[in-house]
Amino acid sequence: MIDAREWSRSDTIALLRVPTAEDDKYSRGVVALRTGSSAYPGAAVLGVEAAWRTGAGFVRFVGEGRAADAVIARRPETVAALDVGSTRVDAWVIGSGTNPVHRPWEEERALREILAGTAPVIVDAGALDLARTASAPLVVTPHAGEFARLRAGLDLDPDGTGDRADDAAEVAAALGATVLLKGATSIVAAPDGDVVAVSAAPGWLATAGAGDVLAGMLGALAAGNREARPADTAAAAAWLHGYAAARAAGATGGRTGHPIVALDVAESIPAAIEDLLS
Ligand SMILES: NC(=O)C1=CN([C@@H]2O[C@H](COP(=O)(O)OP(=O)(O)OC[C@H]3O[C@@H](n4cnc5c(N)ncnc54)[C@H](O)[C@@H]3O)[C@@H](O)[C@H]2O)[C@@H](O)CC1
Ligand SMILES: Nc1ncnc2c1ncn2[C@@H]1O[C@H](COP(=O)(O)OP(=O)(O)O)[C@@H](O)[C@H]1O
Repeated sequence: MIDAREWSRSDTIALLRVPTAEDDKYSRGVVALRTGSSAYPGAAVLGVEAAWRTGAGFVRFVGEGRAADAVIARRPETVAALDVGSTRVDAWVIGSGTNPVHRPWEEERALREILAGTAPVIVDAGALDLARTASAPLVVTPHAGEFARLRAGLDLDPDGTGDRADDAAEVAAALGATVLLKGATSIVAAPDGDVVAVSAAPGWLATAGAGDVLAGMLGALAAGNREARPADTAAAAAWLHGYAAARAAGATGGRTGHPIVALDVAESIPAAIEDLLS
């Protein structure tokens, strides 16, 4: 049984970067999201909002129709187009708000190209089935239901051993990728066998769209920390996500707090970062 180390507030602070006079919008990290669909346009909005709020210097959105319109209506700072061409991308986020059963072939081709690239890719929800085809550095972000499907796709027992750290480490080794297994305590397993546990979140965070916010945050942290280990970036994103949720819910300092929605978490990220940096 793997003994997962608990990820801490100070571990998270080490991954937060204050922009300097030498920075520009590109050096702060360019995130591109290919997320959302006409069925789930909100997931695209949540991820884009979270990426900006986590401190990305530039956020691109790839897509059209309802999702792109919703993204631009909420965040006009975002550059939306049908592809990124040869422009710089430091990290990708794919899959949130998509359903693999209804994936058009053009979408599949575009996702496979991203997964064959060199920029790190955060693979969520409806793109998880493509993770095993990737050569790019990956962080996969399944919840428990998606994790069981991911295991089945790798010819592993979907139920695993019941020990989440062991099971996540097995998937990380099989994929050669970092696994962020979400839950009340999230587990981050690196392909080298290192495993940490992240438990900063209040139960109020168990709300639809919270995972879409996490994916956008992780994209921004990965884009801004290109030298960091993907597992450290993933754990820092999960910790900050939980802390931003606790702050949004008023569940800090021993208080019980109150219900929140996923967008509240994204909106609370800047103040959460300020707390950590002060
Ligand atoms: N506003 C939006 O546009 C939203 C879009 N979303 C998108 O909706 C799509 C479907 O996501 P779902 O997660 O609902 O559906 P899934 O189809 O991935 O799985 C849901 C099924 O998995 C089971 N399950 C087991 N453990 C679970 C766990 N820990 N968390 C969640 N389900 C668990 C559930 O009982 C349920 O039957 C994804 O693309 C997702 O990104 C959701 O994020 C919700 C918000
Ligand atoms: N009981 C809980 N306590 C704290 N955080 C939770 C709890 N249950 C789920 N979470 C967190 O909430 C988020 C839910 O993400 P996910 O299941 O992907 O939702 P969605 O697909 O609707 O965005 C994850 O970050 C997970 O770690």
